[in-house]
Amino acid sequence: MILSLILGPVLAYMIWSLICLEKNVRVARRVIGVPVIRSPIDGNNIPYQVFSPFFWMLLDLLPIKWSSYPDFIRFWRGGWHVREKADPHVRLGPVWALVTPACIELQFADPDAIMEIYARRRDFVRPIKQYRLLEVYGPCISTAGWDDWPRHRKVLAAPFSENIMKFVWDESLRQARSLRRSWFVNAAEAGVPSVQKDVRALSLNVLASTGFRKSYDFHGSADAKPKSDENVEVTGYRETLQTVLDNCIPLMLIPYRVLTGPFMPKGLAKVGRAGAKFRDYMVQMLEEEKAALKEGRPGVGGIMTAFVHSLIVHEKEMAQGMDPKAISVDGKKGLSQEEIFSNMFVINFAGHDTTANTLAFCMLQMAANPKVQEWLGGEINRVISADENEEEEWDYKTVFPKLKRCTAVLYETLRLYPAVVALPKWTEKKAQTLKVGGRTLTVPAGVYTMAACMAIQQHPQFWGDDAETWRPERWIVRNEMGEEELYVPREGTFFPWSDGPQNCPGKKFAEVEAVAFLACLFRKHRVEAKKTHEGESEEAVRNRVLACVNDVNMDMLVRMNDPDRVRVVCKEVTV
Ligand code: HEM
Repeated sequence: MILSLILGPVLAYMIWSLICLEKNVRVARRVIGVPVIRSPIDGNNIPYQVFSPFFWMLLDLLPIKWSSYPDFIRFWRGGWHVREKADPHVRLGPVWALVTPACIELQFADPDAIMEIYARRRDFVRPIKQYRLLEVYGPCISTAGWDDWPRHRKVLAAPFSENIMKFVWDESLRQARSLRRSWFVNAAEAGVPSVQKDVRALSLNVLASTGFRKSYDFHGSADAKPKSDENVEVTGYRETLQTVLDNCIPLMLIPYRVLTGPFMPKGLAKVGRAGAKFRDYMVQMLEEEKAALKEGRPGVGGIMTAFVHSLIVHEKEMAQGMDPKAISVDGKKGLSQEEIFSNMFVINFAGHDTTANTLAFCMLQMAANPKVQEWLGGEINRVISADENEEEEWDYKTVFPKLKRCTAVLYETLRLYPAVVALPKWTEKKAQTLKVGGRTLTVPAGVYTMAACMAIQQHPQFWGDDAETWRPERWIVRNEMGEEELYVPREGTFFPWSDGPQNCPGKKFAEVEAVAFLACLFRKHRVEAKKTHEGESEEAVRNRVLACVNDVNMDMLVRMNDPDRVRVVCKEVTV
């Protein structure tokens, strides 16, 4: 009796899911007219998200090659983009549909269609319900509807102008110099315990300093530090932010106020307290900045100043009796305190691990490719003269634009390992037509249109037969005067920072930071992977590093499963 009470609804749910799945398949085939891959369960289904890791763990134990599973298993598993890369498009063409019982997702690897989706921003809109998790502290830029989004974007993008790039450059060099010292001196024998942790520390310090004028010295995984105790409460701004970002998934799923409530396991309660503490810090920073501006003092600058200006506008709007829920189409321009806090979280979330993971991928690829290090070192030493030994002397305006090979290394890394595998938009309430190749597709309302970033960036049609190989030299071409220039790929074939108006405002920030980091590290130093045993051949070491850097998953962002299984050693060279 109890069994049938449980099994009955489960069976009914399964039959209902199958009916919905087949209904969606019919729409994809007959209305849109594209090839279909079925996935029996929608990836956003919560019970699926809880139980699926165990299921996949069991499946991984079987001695069966992943590529030999049928499509409906392969594409059912989250993170399939990083495993399949361009293959589904090579097999099925520039557009195909991943169909689940809950939705139809059109996957595009057609440059013109992708650019059209980005350009027609009112027809193909950001599916904000998928971004609601980011509302840890309230409404933010990522969850603002199209009409209201410019109000957030105006405030957020302004401080990322060219004016702060010198600051990003100088701070990145300062941090990179300490990282280099840590790797070269303290990790000389045993190797760097965690490249990933170190580049995360560097990226967080640059962000905290540039964005929020909170300056910290670099502390690497090889540097001596006080014994940490899991039970010790985090208190400083940096540690609090680090705890918040390290635990952003529980914080996104469970409000921090609930996490700090009674009966919570110790670990989660600590995360909740960090969430609350980070809000206190934001209140304090905002109050201090407000006071400074009111007293006619200059304020700290950076994004805090922009936020305070927007808060002052908001307070005036409220004093005029404006509806706090009104959106910018009704004339509202300021940001409320909650919106500011939420956007501060988003900037930290969007700007930290994206950059840090990219640098980690970069480092391991460099360790596997000593010739690229020489090639890079050649450029750095040509651009920076032999007597400019102090990084403080490296002028952003004259040096940064000349470091084309450093930029090439960054672009090539983002080509193979973009932080976000596919950028979602959807038709929401209205059907749209869209040209793909020689055809015009009718895309019904409520259908997702994914710009398949990872697929098109590794598609042999656009990147050649070695599309899956990390080869930064592909980004360098020569102009008529024989000078090196950056290759400009066809529009819609390279967009790790997304494209169109809702692209990443931190693009230049990330470029300046990465180039400064590479220039500082590879001017007089080289990295190599530490051998696991005396007789390990160079080829075996290289294969081990490549296996590590290509063992990737999609856990909010693209990242390596276990980057610390390779230890890197940093050596000085004579140039
Ligand atoms: C290599 C580094 C980075 C990569 C690959 C990257 C990538 C992206 C992508 C793909 C988006 C669009 C997301 C979407 O539409 O779903 C985005 C948005 C965003 N990024 Fe970045 N990002 C990087 C660094 C940064 C940095 C350093 C900052 C700030 C300091 C930043 C701030 C933002 C913000 C605020 C948004 C939301 C923009 C909006 O909704 O209008 N990003 N980023």
